[in-house]
Amino acid sequence: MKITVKDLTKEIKGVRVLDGINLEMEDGYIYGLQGKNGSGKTMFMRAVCGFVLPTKGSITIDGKVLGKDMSFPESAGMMIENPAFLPNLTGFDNLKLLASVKGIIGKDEIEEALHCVGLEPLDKRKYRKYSLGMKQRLGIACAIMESPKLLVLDEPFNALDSEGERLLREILIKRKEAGTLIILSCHDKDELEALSDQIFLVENGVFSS
Ligand SMILES: Nc1ncnc2c1ncn2[C@@H]1O[C@H](COP(=O)(O)OP(=O)(O)OP(=O)(O)O)[C@@H](O)[C@H]1O
Repeated sequence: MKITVKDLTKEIKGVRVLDGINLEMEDGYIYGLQGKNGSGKTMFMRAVCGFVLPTKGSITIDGKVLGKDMSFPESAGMMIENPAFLPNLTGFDNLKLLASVKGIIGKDEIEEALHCVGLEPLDKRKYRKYSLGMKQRLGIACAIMESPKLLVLDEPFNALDSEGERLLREILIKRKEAGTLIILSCHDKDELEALSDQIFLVENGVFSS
């Protein structure tokens, strides 16, 4: 997988939130986004996932232009802001419901994803009873369960305890080694630098290496 971003610019109500971004990303690498609150990290991730269209410029994934040749990346898992799960379903049932949209995985892959983040597939508790960290773990499981070629994770370390952090590091390294292209943000600079192959510094919507 190759992602080429050319002159990516996004304006919202006359304000430039992404400003002329040019970069390339390839499979098997972790790209870290580092920048202050409001610098444009989440907006960039939303653009790569096809949730917002560029005002100017383009995002090309494997030769196809996002928003023209396809609406969304073909194989992507993401966790951007709060994932919307149904409060009255268990974690497993939430993932089962979401997996039924594409129909490319079954029970085994869902259980495997839950194990990876340290959640028990047979846990009968409803999502509304989940702690913040458990919710975060479920969001990560949801992003990885279909083994996407592109993984976009916005602050995935938030709310995790040290065991959760350890499991997440393990997941990221394993997926990267399996050839996944990973885009990550994390407010812990040391964590981000340790995990990333390349860091993009984000300031007022401008990216620099
Ligand atoms: N729906 C929206 N309407 C108007 N402005 C928005 C909208 N969403 C984001 N913005 C603006 O875009 C800019 C970039 O926001 P973004 O969420 O990408 O920042 P961020 O780097 O992810 O910050 P954080 O570290 O707080 O998550 C901010 O100035 C924000 O106010």
